Amino acid sequence: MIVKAFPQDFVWGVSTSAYQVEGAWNEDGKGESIWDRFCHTPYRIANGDTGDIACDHYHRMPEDVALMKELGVKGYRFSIAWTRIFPDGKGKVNPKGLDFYDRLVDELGKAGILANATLNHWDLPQALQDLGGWANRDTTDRFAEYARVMFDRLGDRVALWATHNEPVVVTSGYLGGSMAPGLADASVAYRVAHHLNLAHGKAVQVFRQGGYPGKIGIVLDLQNYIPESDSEADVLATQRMLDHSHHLFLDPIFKRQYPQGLMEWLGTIAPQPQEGDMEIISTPIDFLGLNYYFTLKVRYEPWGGLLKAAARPFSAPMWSQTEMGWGVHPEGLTAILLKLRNHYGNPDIYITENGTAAPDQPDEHGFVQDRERIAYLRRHLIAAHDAIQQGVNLRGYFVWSFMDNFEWALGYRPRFGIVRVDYATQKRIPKLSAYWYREVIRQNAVWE
Ligand SMILES: OC[C@@H]1[C@@H](O)[C@H](O)[C@@H](O)c2nc(CNc3ccccc3)cn21
Repeated sequence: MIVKAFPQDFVWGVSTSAYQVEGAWNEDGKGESIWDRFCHTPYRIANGDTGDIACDHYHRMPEDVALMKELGVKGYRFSIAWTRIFPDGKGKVNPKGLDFYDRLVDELGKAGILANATLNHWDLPQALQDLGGWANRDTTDRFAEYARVMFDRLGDRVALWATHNEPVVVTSGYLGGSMAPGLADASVAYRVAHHLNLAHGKAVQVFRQGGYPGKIGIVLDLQNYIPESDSEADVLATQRMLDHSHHLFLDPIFKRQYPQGLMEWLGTIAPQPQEGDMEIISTPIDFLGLNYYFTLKVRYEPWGGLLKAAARPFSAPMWSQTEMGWGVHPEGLTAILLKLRNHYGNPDIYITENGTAAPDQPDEHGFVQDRERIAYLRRHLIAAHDAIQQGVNLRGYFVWSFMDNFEWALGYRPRFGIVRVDYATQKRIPKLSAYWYREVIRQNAVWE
């Protein structure tokens, strides 16, 4: 057996997001978010599921933190619901909303668990969407105001701040219609991307000017894309997919410019930075959050939408697809980590999401022997370890997810947790993977 030991201060964590776990969608003064609106719109979500109750984490947070402590977890990545703080997206702050996150970071501090807070995990206030949402440049200032309030209130106890989770998905919410706000308007999608970048930069500048402790970064959706063939058409299509999903955000932040090829491809709907925008966007950050799940094979496809590209899941030999229909390709994680080392200044990186939905057949006690999930996590940790051995500054790993939760347009069917949630009773039942992860944390190592 080969033991792969991680660096001494490596952060072993778990991840969730507000809309997917909190519930209490309209409690204690919380305002409506675009995901509340989207879920309350017929036919948008599988089975008519909503995040109205979710895992009831808003009321069960102390027990959930206690369970994290019992499992030996060292870090908790959560997101803050903007509409608990600014019910209308701006104006009056809601004290009860602030109080909840105050209690959360205090519970984490008592448990010796590092707080990793994301400001925007897709749940924009509906009141701001009614004014154009991320297509409206003013929203970047509303975001900076919200960030300042959170830094002031929690900044003394939050170790890691992320401005956005996967801004490309917000852009997709304006392209494909399957994510809130459920539009299909390419003419605004890339203005949205630019404003997300600008909002990120403005929040980082607020953080720097305020001299807060802790570190700030952004979490990006960096799946691995490889061409279906070495034909020029497939290679160029893959480049367009990478420009759209990686470089639309990586390049402004780390290189102060948009990917030229994508700008030319998009033409009049490409981002239109104003004077000074790129300097704001590229304000240096302390770390990059990487969400990695799968690899896709890309080919040129004339009918492949705006990018004329189509992608299909790729699985490494001996692996099948997951419950999400995603391929399993741990080597793709190593490839992404090395790309960041080689082309983006080898920043400090946290893997902020990695995990899998699995069949999860509970026994009569609700216990799940999720060996597929253990195999997936173990192989991706080995892939991450390989990258560290090659000089990547990987500082931590957060499993998606701590517990089963609301999986956006798919509702509650897919289960990603290392802890099972019995939604009928809200009981939490650690799966076999939770005990396996506890051992990994204890050993600070995985074994091949
Ligand atoms: O789908 C699992 C998780 C999801 O629950 C998280 O909220 C989100 O941050 C997340 N991102 C990915 C990877 N990117 C992705 C985005 C949209 C659709 C499919 C994959 C997976 N996940």
